Amino acid sequence: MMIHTNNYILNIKELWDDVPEEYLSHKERYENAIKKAFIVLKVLRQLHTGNIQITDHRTPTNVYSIQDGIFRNVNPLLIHIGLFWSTIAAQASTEQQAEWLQPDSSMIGTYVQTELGHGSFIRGIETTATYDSTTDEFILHTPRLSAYKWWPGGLGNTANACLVMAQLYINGTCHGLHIFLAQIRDFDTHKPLPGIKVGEIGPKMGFNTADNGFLGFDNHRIPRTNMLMKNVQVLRDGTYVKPKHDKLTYGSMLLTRVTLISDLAYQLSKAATIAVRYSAVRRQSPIKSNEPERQILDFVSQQHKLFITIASSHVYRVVGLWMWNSHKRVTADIHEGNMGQLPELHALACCLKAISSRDASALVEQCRLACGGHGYMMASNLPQIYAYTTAAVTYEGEYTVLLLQTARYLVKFWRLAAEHKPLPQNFAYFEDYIKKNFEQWRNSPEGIIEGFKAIVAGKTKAAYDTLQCNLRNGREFEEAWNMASVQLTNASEAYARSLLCEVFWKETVQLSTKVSKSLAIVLEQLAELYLMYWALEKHGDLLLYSTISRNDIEALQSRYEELLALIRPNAVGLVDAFDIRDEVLCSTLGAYDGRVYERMMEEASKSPLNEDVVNESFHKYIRPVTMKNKL
Ligand SMILES: CCCCCCCCCC/C=C\CCC/C=C/C(=O)SCCNC(=O)CCNC(=O)[C@H](O)C(C)(C)COP(=O)(O)OP(=O)(O)OC[C@H]1O[C@@H](n2cnc3c(N)ncnc32)[C@H](O)[C@@H]1OP(=O)(O)O
Ligand SMILES: Cc1cc2nc3c(=O)[nH]c(=O)nc-3n(C[C@H](O)[C@H](O)[C@H](O)COP(=O)(O)OP(=O)(O)OC[C@H]3O[C@@H](n4cnc5c(N)ncnc54)[C@H](O)[C@@H]3O)c2cc1C
Repeated sequence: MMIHTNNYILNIKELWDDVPEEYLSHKERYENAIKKAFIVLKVLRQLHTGNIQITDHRTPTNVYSIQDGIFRNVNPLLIHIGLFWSTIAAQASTEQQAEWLQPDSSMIGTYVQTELGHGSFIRGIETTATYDSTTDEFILHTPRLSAYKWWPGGLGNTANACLVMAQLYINGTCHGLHIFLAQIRDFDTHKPLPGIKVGEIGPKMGFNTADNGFLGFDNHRIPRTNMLMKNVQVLRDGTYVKPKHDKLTYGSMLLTRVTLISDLAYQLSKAATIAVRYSAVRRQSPIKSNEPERQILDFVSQQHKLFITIASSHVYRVVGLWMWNSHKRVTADIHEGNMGQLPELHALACCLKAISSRDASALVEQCRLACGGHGYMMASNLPQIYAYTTAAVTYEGEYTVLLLQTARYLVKFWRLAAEHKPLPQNFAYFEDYIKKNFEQWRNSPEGIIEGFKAIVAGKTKAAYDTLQCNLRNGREFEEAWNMASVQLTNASEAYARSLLCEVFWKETVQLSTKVSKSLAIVLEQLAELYLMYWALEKHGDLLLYSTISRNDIEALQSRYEELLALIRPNAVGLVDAFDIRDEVLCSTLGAYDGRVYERMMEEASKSPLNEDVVNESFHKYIRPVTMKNKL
């Protein structure tokens, strides 16, 4: 059968709710979501096997983005599709993949790493996998309460299998963290297998359809061949064959951090679409007292809140793709046995994941606030987008912890620079900074990029000097590092911002040569706006570390305000160009037709509190108090 994926999925009635999901109980929400998740999975399987074929492009992306509308929250199979399959594909041997990656597999899986006691510091994970050479099995065990797995999406009720991160023990020697495939529920009855204690962790700020779960093992046995063995092996006699790089086991986190950047770009484009369209419909107060009320989008302060969101969505789209391509390149190298580029990719993924999630959640919240009171309605969909986005600051590597990973990388290069050793080209500016080869400030995108590099150098130097000072004062390295950690994270954040500015500007300039002149102008305005916005936000740092002057900052401010005015006529067009369907946006404020007030009233009429003219609570609780003395 030939289908157009959008139309096909939009026409599956069971996927679309009559009652908004906010009115459902925790349990009903999950049951509703799981019903839809399996309809979507069936479509994905049919696409995979070729039973249905598509007439439109970008199918997985289409299905992925339509999901936002279908679930309004999260697909409970997100981790099954996004992490379970991809980890097997990346880390299982060819034979294991042939056995486990069947499109009609009975396995519904999840990725089980975090424990009650340990999330960030994964070396502290306490679940053990002990090899028993007499039976050729691993024994999975949860030694104490803090070792219970806690958080994995889909673990609570949906999954019947999982990839478990556990400490591998062979003959009493611990070989560190490894990944094991474990069945946890019977495929037919779905009852937990003997030795498995599994359940759901309860309501959260968002992600409430994802049945995040807990899991404990009581000496649960799995075959030896269930350890993921592409990069590392345990042989029948218990011989341990080391991986080529001991962090290959962490590969799924690296990949998810990379894909998240693009996902966050998409969340930003949804928030921007809602807030900009609403701001074009909403009128509030005249600008001059004798004029009619103006669209709130005409207030320059409103443009300041919203246009940076549009620009940031483009930034993360561009940088997400750039990182995706880097990941592909580095993975191909690793395949050939060359691990040389892995540390750089890890350092970039850490700081970009941290900053993209932090920016995205701050900007989504800014969009919500920019919609005034109506942005606080669930029907605006902005609270849900915020709850979804802010979770990304924590999961898949907590913000500060990831920035500190990138700081390790920066400090290594600063040390080389300080010792006058050769540096790679992309860190040559460290040497310039040490030699005080400062460029004369230029009020241009290129000048701002240079200025941001000076901030990275200056902040890395400050952190490094503090670290050295702590060491000289007799602190051990880890303690000295901890004492310098505020400055280290600042350096890392600055590094991420300089990368974002440089990659976005360069890619935009390149893209501009391939599109129409009028489009190129708008794209460059957006890119310039992004750079100016952050130069102004960070003008204190620029004053500290670059050659910028007060006059330059005033000139930047004027240019920034000019850009807001230039972008204003295209603002609605720019968000329309994100091309997000109403069914996906799920927002009374952001629909394409601009019927904001009508839609708000239609949505309010769905409230169960409006079902009866007089709610029975009146008779039960209100009347006995208010009418008591009047009878
Ligand atoms: C159609 C489908 C489309 C799908 C689209 C998908 C969109 C995505 C949407 C997803 C939405 C929701 C998903 C939610 C799912 C959430 C899942 C999770 O949260 S899973 C759990 C994640 N947990 C973490 O991220 C834990 C964070 N902690 C760590 O990563 C580590 O502990 C770390 C890095 C902080 C430190 O590790 P460790 O202590 O073991 O390291 P050491 O100190 O010993 O050594 C550090 C050394 O190793 C290098 N290193 C660390 N990690 C890596 C890596 N991954 N790769 C390469 N190198 C690594 C590090 O640089 C150090 O090197 P050195 O030279 O010594 O400096
Ligand atoms: C919605 C959601 C979905 C999730 N899904 C999954 C999943 O599918 N599978 C899974 O395995 N896990 C999952 N997780 C767990 C997630 O990966 C962890 O919560 C995350 O890695 C952070 O770890 P933590 O909770 O232990 O925080 P902690 O590490 O305890 O952090 C608490 C605070 O301590 C600080 N801190 C910790 N260590 C350091 C340090 N070394 N230096 C400085 N500061 C530090 C942090 O900055 C933070 O401020 C999910 C979490 C959420 C919220």
